Amino acid sequence: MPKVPRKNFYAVRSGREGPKIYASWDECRGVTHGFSGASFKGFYSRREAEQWLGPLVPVPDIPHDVWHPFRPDGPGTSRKARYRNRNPVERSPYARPVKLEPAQSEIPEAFAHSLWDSMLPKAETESDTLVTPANNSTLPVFRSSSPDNLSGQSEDDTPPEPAIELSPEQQEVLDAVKAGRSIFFTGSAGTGKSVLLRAIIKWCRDGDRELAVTASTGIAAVNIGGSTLHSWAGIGLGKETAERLVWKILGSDKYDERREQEKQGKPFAYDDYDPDNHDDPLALLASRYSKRRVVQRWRHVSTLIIDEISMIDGKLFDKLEFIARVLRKNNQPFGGIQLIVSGDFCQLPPVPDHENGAPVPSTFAFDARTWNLCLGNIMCLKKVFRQKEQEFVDMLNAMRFGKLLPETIEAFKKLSRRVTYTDNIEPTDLFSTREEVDNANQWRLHRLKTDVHVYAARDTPGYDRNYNEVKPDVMEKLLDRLVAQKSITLKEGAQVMLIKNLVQGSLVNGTIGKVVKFLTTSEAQQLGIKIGVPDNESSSNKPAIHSWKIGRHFGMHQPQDETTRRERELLSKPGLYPVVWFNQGSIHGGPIEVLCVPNDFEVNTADGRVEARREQVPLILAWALSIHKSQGQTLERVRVDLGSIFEKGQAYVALSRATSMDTLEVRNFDPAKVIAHQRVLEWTRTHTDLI
Ligand SMILES: Nc1ncnc2c1ncn2[C@@H]1O[C@H](COP(=O)(O)OP(=O)(O)OP(=O)(O)O)[C@@H](O)[C@H]1O
Repeated sequence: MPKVPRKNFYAVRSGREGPKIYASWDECRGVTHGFSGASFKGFYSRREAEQWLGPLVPVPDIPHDVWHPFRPDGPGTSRKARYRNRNPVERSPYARPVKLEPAQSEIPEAFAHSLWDSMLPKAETESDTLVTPANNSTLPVFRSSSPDNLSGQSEDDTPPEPAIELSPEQQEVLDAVKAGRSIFFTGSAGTGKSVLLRAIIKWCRDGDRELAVTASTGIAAVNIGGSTLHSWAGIGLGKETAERLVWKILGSDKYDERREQEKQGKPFAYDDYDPDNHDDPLALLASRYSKRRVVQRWRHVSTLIIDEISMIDGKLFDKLEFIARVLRKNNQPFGGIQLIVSGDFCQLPPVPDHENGAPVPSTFAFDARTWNLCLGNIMCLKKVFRQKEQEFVDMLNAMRFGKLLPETIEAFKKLSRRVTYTDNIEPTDLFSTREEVDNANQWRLHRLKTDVHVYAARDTPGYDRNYNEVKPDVMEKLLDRLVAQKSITLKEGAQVMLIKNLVQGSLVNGTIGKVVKFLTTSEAQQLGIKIGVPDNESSSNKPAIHSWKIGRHFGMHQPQDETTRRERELLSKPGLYPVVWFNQGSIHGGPIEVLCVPNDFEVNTADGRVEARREQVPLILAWALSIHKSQGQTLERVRVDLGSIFEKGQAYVALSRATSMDTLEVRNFDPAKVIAHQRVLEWTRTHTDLI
């Protein structure tokens, strides 16, 4: 008899917990059985379930100004009620027992002892107490039921990306991820690491993984729609010892108390801590002081993404590895979490720490004691997409490893000539300090004698991972990570850079253009000028807002009505917006004029929830840009003055933004500024396949 496929997803339109998708019939039954008016249906894939559920989720019809678009409820709702309305899976671990997989709950006694031992100072030298998994089959296996449609219309949180087919080597990495392997993938600048990472994130989210998306810095995190690693891990600055960090997460008062008992000769048993057992007075004590949500997310996550690993210190990597094992009660490397780590160690290094005012040399993540244990699989992307000329690719590669031959130095020096363009768009100057960037841009803006138009952002707080509304000062700090500015002054003739993919992927983030006039949306429509929409679903020339992720993460969807309401709202905005003329970078070729209306920019938690949102025109002044902000960008026309470079890897990051030697100007080329980090060179020598 043919086998009938099992339905894995149950969408509930009306049940005790509101509209929601469940992964088992038992859960679905639990919220619908005996519930008057219950409505539910089983599906073979999550996508089908979402489609069935999506349009019917009610959203209050409250004017935009008084309703936070990404808030799960309206204003005036009590915090308690908001908390109650949320997805119960995301409530405190104490609301519902946290189930550990058998392999995680059964921690051998020897491990409990070795764990406590390892928390004593001498443990610094006891790296071999770790247990390596016998094979990768013990790692979790994905439960995705979705097709691997990477080029289709995206419903996820990542910015709309023009359809890109993964290369065979990128696909190989994705396959390794699908097989549940922990991997570190690297490659020189422009080999498509970010493109691949977005494909991985999409794949994981289409499935049902507990995914955390993080990066070493705020800007890098924003680029992939995640949070910083520090913030996800709940470790603050992470300066304390690993043990201290664990106890901070679990409740420092308990830690102090336990230390006191230790001094009095009372034996310590790790398993004393059981946050699920409220009959245990110690558990109650711990739960009162512990960061419950931090514990919960460490225990629930199955896949952790860390981007721009080059800026993570090796000591921090070890601390996180330790925290993972302890909090998950799982002695596999990194507590059995599947790690997906990406970056290029030849780019920016970790920011050095300071002790008593003096810098403490930082270490690289590959120097971590547990690095090899956690990331045995290193994969390298070799095909460079950003630059097409092999000669340029070779020059950049030589620079990457600080191996400049006299002829390469000569070739770079030849790039000091001035490049002129007939379309009046100048190259972007890359500087190493923010001050240089601001001065250069303001000076150029000042020289324009046209009318001034100031655009102030509309900032809205979201919710932190504890479901508290983000406070204004915290919101400010979070939004500071965005490339979109709080206020931007524009004039006719200003050179600008697009900071969002617009108009169905025909204009990409990083495209440089010039402001040619200012119009209202209706004037632009009458003149047939395209309106810059980030949406991937609008086929007409109308602004629309891409799906609001908070809705999705609270089990709600952006209803059609809401999208049209936002469209209407934008179209009826009385203000004047900049019309920008773009020549380069238009994928469909040819110049294009676009009315740049405000777009949404978001700062997310690692699980994709919106913490803060900024509505701003998707432009920044682009006569000059900082090297730090240019990381990850592809720029058509670049001018770099290497005279102001101070950090190893900075020159490489700056020059590798360019797509072609023809459009790259290099001032003050000095081979002494092009040094690769000695430690990185030593490490790559032991990984010759990475060169
Ligand atoms: N498979 C692919 N096919 C075509 N183009 C691609 C592919 N992968 C990446 N690209 C293009 O190559 C360019 C560089 O990609 P990406 O920014 O992902 O590289 P990266 O390795 O992250 O670079 P960096 O280290 O400098 O941040 C982008 O313009 C991207 O669209």
